[in-house]
Amino acid sequence: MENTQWKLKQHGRIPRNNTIALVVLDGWGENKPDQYNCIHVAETPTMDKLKEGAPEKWRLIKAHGTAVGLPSEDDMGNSEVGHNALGAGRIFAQGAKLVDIALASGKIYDGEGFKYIKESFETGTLHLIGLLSDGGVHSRLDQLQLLLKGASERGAKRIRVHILTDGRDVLDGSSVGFVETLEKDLSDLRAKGIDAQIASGGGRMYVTMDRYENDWNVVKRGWDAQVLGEAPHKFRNAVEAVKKLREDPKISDQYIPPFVIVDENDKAVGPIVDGDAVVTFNFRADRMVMLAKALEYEDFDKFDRVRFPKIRYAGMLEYDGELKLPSHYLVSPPEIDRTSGEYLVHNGVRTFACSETVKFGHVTFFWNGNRSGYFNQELEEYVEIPSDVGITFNVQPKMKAIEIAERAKKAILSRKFHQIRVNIPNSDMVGHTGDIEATVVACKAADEAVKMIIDAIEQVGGIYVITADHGNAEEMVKRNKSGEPALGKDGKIQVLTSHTLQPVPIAIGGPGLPNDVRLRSDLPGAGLANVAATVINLHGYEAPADYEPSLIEVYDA
Ligand SMILES: O=C(O)[C@H](O)COP(=O)(O)O
Ligand SMILES: [Mn+2]
Ligand SMILES: [Mn+2]
Repeated sequence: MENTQWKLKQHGRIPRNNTIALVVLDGWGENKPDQYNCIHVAETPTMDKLKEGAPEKWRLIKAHGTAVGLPSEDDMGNSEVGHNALGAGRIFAQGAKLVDIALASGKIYDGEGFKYIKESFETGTLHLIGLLSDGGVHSRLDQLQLLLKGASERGAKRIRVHILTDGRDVLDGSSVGFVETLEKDLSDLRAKGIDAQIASGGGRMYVTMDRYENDWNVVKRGWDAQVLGEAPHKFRNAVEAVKKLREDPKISDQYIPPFVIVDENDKAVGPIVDGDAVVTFNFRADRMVMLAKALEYEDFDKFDRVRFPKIRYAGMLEYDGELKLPSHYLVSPPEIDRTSGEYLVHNGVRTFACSETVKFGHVTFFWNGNRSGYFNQELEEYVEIPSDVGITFNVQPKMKAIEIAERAKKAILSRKFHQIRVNIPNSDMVGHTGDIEATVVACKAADEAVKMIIDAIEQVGGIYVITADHGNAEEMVKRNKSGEPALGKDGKIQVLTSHTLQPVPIAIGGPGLPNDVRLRSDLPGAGLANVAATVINLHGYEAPADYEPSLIEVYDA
């Protein structure tokens, strides 16, 4: 930005050059203590001790709904909006909301992206690929429904939907209902003379929606079904497919194997071919970037695409502002500018960021406003620890927490960096599996990682800031209105695999924290966006004037 005053004013009362560890516990919310709160059940002495510092050194902040730019207070937080807010220090209307607005006003159809794909409607098929649920984290069913209606009213004559079943942002087993709803909509379209069908499907974690290049096989499985029309399972309709494949007790919605829908001659009904249009209807970037690359890049060596159809492709949003990927999109993404990371490099603050693959982009890409790469490689180092591949994380609930903490410790002790920023993934990634016992182990491992980092900070006389991006492991059961566990049709509790609406803790401390610094007692509505100004202050600078207010104050002792 041309006129940005990058130089930050020095904070009058807090010195510069502190070593600050900034830890984001992924999916770690605050909730009442009971057996479904895995954080409570787990041994977490480090986090428990931090809480004892309340309210001067520990408080809760909002991590869901409008506090992080989501459409409503019913929207649970997620990593994208959470890390965006943490890094950018302001609240931006997020993808979910921007798409709602564009659909409601009809502006989505006047944009460059829609005009571009529309050119294929006369002779080609419109393919819609994305996550089929109302989770509101990556996509929303009602947005898909509006898009189907809007496209068909504007000339799409042949439509194929390639579904990815959820069970991660919504209850496991809910996929059947979503597919039934979509089938009904498509049959209504058929009654109007539009040739509309589901063409392929698969569970989001096994088909297509990998992230940060952890496992290209996931994308390949999707490619084979969506583009080539090939899959190990063939069905005549998608409701039957999902029901049948779920009969295997090992298969959950997230992991449904790839299937294609075939006609009476056993031929796939909707491979993607030259001249077609494709829209990936997820608004969230991380789990669409890999498919976007496969659909768009001429040069591509991640797997053998066999065929690379000449298509008109648009994303629901632009997924990566730096890579300009995809080149065409239906809705412009939030313009998250002037993030704290960018300010800090302009002021000579040296940063180290680290997580394992599945969360690496959270503390880099999302943190920096959905921007890949460094601001200034001289001053920043980003380290990715390879995640385990091909397993569900309840099998290895400790994940790479200790390795991440080791790297952070090394970075802290090296005294080369002012900010050491990490994401500890366990409570989130294992919480999503719905395995309560494994999630308890995960929370314990995360707590141990925090301890290692705090110990290192003690050694160098630094400061720590421990927080989280949204809830998950603190609530592992769906509840009825009176707060009791809700029972499913089978009389069993319904395990909650998704995030929650709960607030998250923030704790500050360490020998470098000046004695006269404490958390303010006002700002009851504060959320994740207030963390950036807090951290900038702890680095010894005033935060930019338009950042959400800092959570700390210096008082006269
Ligand atoms: O993508 C996922 O894994 C979930 O939909 C959301 O989890 P995250 O927001 O913590 O990444
Ligand atoms: Mn998260
Ligand atoms: Mn999550």
